[in-house]
Amino acid sequence: MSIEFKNVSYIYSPGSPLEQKGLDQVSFKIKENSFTALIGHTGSGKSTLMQHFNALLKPTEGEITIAGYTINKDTSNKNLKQLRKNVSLVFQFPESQLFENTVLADIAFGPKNFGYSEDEAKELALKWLKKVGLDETVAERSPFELSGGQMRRIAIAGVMAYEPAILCLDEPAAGLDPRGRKEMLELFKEYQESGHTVILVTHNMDDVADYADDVLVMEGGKLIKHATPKEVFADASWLTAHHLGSPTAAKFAQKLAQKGLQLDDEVLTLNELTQALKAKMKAGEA
Ligand SMILES: Nc1ncnc2c1ncn2[C@@H]1O[C@H](COP(=O)(O)OP(=O)(O)OP(=O)(O)O)[C@@H](O)[C@H]1O
Repeated sequence: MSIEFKNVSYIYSPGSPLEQKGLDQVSFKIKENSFTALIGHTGSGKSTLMQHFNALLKPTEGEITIAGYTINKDTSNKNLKQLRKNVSLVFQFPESQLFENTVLADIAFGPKNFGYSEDEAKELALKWLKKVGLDETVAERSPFELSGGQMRRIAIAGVMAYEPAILCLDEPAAGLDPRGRKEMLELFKEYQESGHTVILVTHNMDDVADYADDVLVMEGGKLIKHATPKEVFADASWLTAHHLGSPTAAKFAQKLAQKGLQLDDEVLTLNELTQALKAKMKAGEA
């Protein structure tokens, strides 16, 4: 399922003293099955954009085509259930939304809500409990007895259990330790590779380099770049001008270049950095 925005603008509280532009003439197309990173400063419009993916917000102007729906300012709130099943949004700290008495019931809630039978929902809940790296032994426990990291996994399992075609996540790994962060991102990568579209709002440029194949860069409600990670990170002066960072490996390669060791390829990930350094060493240049 591809996603297309055509000249989408969104204004908060129009006509009031609190009027504020959230999105400004945003146009792009995301291909089905992509892993798209959505980056930009605080207040650049990422959350506002994300909330348009399943019509939680509707454009003040312009039009969105997504999952067989066309959404514009006149779209009714009725009949959006199929859209919400196909396009799921996971907001920051989703564990704050847990509410059932047991872990299994919490994960099964989403599938049941979207029409799966009790047994199917339970089966899906067990499957996704394991997929997010938790043991079956926690299934009958209260989610509130578990650690913050485990609660996060349960909340995310609850969304992935009904297997939305498009999964949008706002900083899903915020506050997790490096291992938890990696496991979580690997889970989303695997989800994309099994035929889904993933959209990740992140401030972490290493995650963009490691996992995304497509990047949307927001600034002041406008889309200022839509390109591959390689293209986005290629122009260090453009990044600096827009107060955006680079991945750690790219920063390291820049430091090496300042010290006179110019790597042959533009490196973005640790793996690419290792390969480029090995090539230099083989050539006797490092
Ligand atoms: N509910 C709201 N009412 C009024 N203005 C809002 C509201 N939510 C966001 N805005 C404004 O819209 C603009 C875009 O905000 P948005 O939250 O989409 O940015 P963001 O890139 O997601 O930021 P962050 O990284 O902090 O989550 C900002 O100027 C913000 O102040």
